[in-house]
Amino acid sequence: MTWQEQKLPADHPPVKSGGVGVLLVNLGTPDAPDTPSVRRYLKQFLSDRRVVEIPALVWQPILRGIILNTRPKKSAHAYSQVWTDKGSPLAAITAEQAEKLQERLGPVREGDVRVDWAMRYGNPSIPDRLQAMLNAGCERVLFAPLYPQYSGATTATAVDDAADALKAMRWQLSLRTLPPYHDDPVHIAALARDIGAQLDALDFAPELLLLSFHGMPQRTLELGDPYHCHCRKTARLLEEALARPDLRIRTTFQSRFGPAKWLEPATDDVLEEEAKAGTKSIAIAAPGFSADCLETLEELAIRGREQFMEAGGEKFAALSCLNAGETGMDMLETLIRRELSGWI
Ligand SMILES: C=CC1=C(C)c2cc3[nH]c(cc4nc(cc5[nH]c(cc1n2)c(C)c5CCC(=O)O)C(CCC(=O)O)=C4C)c(C)c3C=C
Ligand SMILES: [Fe+2]
Ligand SMILES: [Fe+2]
Repeated sequence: MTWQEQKLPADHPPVKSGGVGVLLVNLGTPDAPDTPSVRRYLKQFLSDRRVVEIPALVWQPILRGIILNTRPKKSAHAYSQVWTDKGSPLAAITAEQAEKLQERLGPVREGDVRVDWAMRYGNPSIPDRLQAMLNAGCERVLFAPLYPQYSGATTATAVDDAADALKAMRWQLSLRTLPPYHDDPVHIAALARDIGAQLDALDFAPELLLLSFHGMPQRTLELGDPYHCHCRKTARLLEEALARPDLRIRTTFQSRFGPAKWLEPATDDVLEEEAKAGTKSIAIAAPGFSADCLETLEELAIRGREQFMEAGGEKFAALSCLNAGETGMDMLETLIRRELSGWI
């Protein structure tokens, strides 16, 4: 739909009435853990030129001819292992974060803050939720990609999508974006508190804590993407804030995809290498993810455990992300209120 065709239903509330919106955004997920749904999702995700930086003429035949014929079945199986009665964990947790943030910012009356959530790929889409906010009277929207570390493949493509949605509006919303918060003291303190509490609640004392971040092609670092530096900085500050001199801590990168060289060291390689070198007990945290998802619940908690145990490890714990827990919500509320200053 173009802005010339944009129409509102007859029973619609007045467009724009000074309201403020907050849109929490995450990566996206399939609608169901089955092969056709995963194929649809992967087609949209992996066709994004911010995610796969290979010329379309070269990449699209590989994507359509090979990847979309093989990966969806395998990934659907992985999704089915972590799917919940509220749907995909990533979507369910993001919805809960939005609900809890709404409670903290107050009930929605005209002119008040309206909190919603959207996904960059799949549903609910960013254009759909921005239009819904406009229809509900929001003149100003804080667009909040929930990625602590910035990368072109996550933060920037979400902002691109919002900007494209604005292109279709005659009377645009005013948009602010939440900056990356990888080194924000409020974020580091929340991670240290939450991870510290989870470590203390374990029935064993791990010899090693792995901080596993989602990987990216090494080339993106060479092209100037700050993602790798942001991950390293989060890890360094978190290690300082945890202040556990007896705990060895290592940073790794997970979810390698395709034949290109990705950021190293790879989480799966390190799990195996550590077990073979005699490390018996490990805890693993994923401070690059604001919500648990396939990559933490299946890749780390299920496959990571298998890899470590099969290579000789004995005790393994996958720690949760901040999700919609009190510590995570306190942090999110602080970051969001700060960005809303002057608006509310
Ligand atoms: C947290 C930051 C993320 C970065 C950076 C990122 C880069 C990136 N990812 C792929 C390929 C895949 N990622 C997949 C899942 C996935 N990725 C992130 C986050 C980042 N990705 C999340 C939160 C998720 C989980 C989604 C969910 O539904 O729970 C997948 C899909 C699953 C699968 O088939 O394995 C792929 C594929 C690339 C190529 C990339 C490059 C920059
Ligand atoms: Fe990914
Ligand atoms: Fe993965």
